[in-house]
Amino acid sequence: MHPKALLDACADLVAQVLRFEHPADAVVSRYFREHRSLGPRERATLAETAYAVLRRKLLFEHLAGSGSGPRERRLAILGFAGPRDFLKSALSEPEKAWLDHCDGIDPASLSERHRHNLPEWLAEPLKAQLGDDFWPLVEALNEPAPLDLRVNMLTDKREDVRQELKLAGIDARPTPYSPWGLRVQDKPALTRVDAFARGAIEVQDEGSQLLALLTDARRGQMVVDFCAGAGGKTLALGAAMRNTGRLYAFDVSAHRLEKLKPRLARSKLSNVHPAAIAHERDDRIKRLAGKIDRVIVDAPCSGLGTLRRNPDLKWRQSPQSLAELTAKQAAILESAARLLKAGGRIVYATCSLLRAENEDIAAAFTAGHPGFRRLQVRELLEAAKVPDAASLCSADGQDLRLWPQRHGTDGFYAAAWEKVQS
Ligand SMILES: C[S@@+](CC[C@H](N)C(=O)[O-])C[C@H]1O[C@@H](n2cnc3c(N)ncnc32)[C@H](O)[C@@H]1O
Repeated sequence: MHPKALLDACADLVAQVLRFEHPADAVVSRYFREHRSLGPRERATLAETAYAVLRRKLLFEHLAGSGSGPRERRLAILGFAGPRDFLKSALSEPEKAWLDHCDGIDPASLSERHRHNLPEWLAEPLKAQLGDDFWPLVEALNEPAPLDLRVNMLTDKREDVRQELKLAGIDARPTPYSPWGLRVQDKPALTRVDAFARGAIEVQDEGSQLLALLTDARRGQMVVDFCAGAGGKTLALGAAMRNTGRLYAFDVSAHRLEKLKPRLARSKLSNVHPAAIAHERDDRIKRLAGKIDRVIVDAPCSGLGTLRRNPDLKWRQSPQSLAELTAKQAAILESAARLLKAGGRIVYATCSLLRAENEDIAAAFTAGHPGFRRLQVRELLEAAKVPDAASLCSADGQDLRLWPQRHGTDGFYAAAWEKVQS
């Protein structure tokens, strides 16, 4: 494609994602469907340019205050994810001069908001929470996320799969913490790999794998994945149960549960029972009250721990949407806890970075439920033989706290309780 045409296409896509009517990945996929002739390299440039603009939106909007031409074009020039000389061959002389001027700006001279590119309602609590670690987080959120795989331990061994992938030309290393994980360099087309087709691997962030490990679902148990979605954790739990017992995969979204079906078929699991529920107080939940050994609540959340992959989330959330989410999270945890039998374990987890969705929800649950004993996540991870467990937890060892800048995973939180009385 001619550089000018590619830059025009980038500006077009940038305009579409910045409307924030739909998640950025859906907008990009739709754009590719509507422009089938685009090659793989052009697609990569388009997607990465749109994501670069979403990541550095505040800075780029500030810089785009100067220059000329349509605003989206200026933003696409600033975020263009391709060689500089290729880009410059698409620019007019004034645009080249403007880009050189922007390139020459000393980052240290920029205001804080133009350096962190976060909305204030998000930057403020993160600064308060992280102190000196705030800026490393900002850097980490601008890095691409690695591609992690979970090996299906029901059917395969991690090292065998690693060797198999190597023969297929894919370099994978064991993940540092999850005993089930492999981290892959680059972004290979996995669907063409036999290990994927036969269900030996699934794409799953290492942090997500640790949440399933923490749940410690065992052979023959009754287990509920309360917010199963497309079943990432369900599949990990089912394999940990060695395809025995009964694993309910609930979600209010039948559409998301539908996406679990092909994954389930590949996984060889037959102990999983997906069911759409109307809401967290559905009759199905009431019928199972007091009968369940393990519950995981992978709660609907702001998703801000996944900003490396979904940078649009910081612009699509607001203090108001956050308040709605925290009320929902508390209600779901409350209902899910009723499922447990005495001695059972419940894990509450999110992929949010914010205390409001994490520690605050867990503290309120503990305070309101004397029949539940808070478990030390560090001890649970150690029991699951996760290396360096203390480094994955809050200072007191109580909660799981995964951060992109510290652990290379998405941001995750988890707390766990045991039911001590019926
Ligand atoms: C973080 S996602 C789950 C991701 C999934 N566990 C996985 O590993 O792929 C949260 C899910 O909660 C579901 N959800 C929202 N409200 C719910 C409710 N009241 N009861 C159960 N699930 C709910 C959403 O539909 C969404 O699929």
